Amino acid sequence: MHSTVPPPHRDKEPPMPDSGFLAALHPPVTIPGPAPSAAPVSPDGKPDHTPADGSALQRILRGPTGPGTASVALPGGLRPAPPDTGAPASAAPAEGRAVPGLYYHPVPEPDPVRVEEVSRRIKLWAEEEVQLYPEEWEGQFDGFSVGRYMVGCHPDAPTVDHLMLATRLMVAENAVDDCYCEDHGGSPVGLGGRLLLAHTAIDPFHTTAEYAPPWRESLASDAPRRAYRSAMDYFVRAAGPSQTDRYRHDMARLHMGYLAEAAWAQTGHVPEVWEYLAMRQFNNFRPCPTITDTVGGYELPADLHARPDMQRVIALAGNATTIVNDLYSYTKELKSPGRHLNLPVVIAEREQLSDRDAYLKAIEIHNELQHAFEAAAAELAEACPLPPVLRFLKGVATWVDGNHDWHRTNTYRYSLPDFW
Ligand SMILES: CC(C)=CCC/C(C)=C(\C)COP(=O)(O)OP(=O)(O)O
Ligand SMILES: [Mg+2]
Repeated sequence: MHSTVPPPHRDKEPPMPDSGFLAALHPPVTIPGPAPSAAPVSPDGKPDHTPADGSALQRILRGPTGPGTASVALPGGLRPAPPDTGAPASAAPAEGRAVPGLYYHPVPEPDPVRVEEVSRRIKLWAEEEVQLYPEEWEGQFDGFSVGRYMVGCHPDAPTVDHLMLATRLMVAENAVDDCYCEDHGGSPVGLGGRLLLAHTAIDPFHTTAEYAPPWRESLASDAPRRAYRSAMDYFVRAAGPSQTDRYRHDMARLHMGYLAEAAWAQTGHVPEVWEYLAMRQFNNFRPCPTITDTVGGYELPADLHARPDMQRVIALAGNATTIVNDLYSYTKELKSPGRHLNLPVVIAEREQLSDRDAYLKAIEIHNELQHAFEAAAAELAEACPLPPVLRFLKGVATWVDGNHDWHRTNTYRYSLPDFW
């Protein structure tokens, strides 16, 4: 039985905020756990990118930091909604070391009450509703910590039902990646056909009476399709038509990225660095931050989403978050069978750098993308200070920070190379 999430496009818009709208976006938070073994240094000896430094534009985006600013209120409507699971709780800080020299923003520990509830519900969904995995994969499902991930990325979700929209989609997206493309039986061979048929679970096939029934049956025929269909079914009920269309478009982008990666794997081609980065703009987390408004219970109208400056902000945010994955999953991917492309590997091969220097260059590329995202978001906020635009920008920035924190703290899945 589906839980009811009110359609976000019916929600009242938040009132117009003042010019300091992004104040308190990144209140001061100290990263717990062991300190880096050496002070972060950039490869070329330039000043390090610490969470505290930044340009005027970045300061607009980040808001004030320092003593007394943690409680700076967001203007009405931008304040995160209180959790529906009782009083906000605090959790012990999680372990995990940040990549030295990475430019990122620490986040507050995700609400543990919500994390527990989302984790409970997502496991029920995976096991009872979509039969996602055989028993022997349960440890990996738990180790993925998707509840912590989504609660950290969507602190403004009004209810746990809203959080579940993002959590189901995240699990389904990873099921397709694992089972069709990568670790759990995936292969580049024949990927296009599998992906296209799975895509019809999120973007329905409209056909004749004769051919509709076998298509409908096919949607239950493997775990990735069951997961896509069910997660999308919940999402469509909560989202407006343009939000649904936006998600389908982003997923088509993602599938195109998977196909380019697979084609290169099949032929053993190592792309140039810019070509790799272009592929990774599609094989990318983009579909996750772009549902921030649906998960937040409001809607960024289609014409504002389509603006070229908004598209640039979204692309840069997606690219920064995805290179974060390349950095944290580097050692995991080195251990995987065959050559798994990621940014440090491609730089080392194409630019004839040592593994360490290539990794350090990848950090610099990430940092430039993250700074460019923040600058573009701040410019857009100034050019178009409409409430849903401001809230959406804040939601995307929060997703970027939460994504970094999940990678940093997911020591079950990721470990850093020994370069420092
Ligand atoms: C959640 C989502 C939209 C995923 C799509 C693509 C994807 C799995 C990533 C961007 C993560 O990269 P990667 O496949 O390298 O993941 P791991 O390093 O195996 O965690
Ligand atoms: Mg990776």
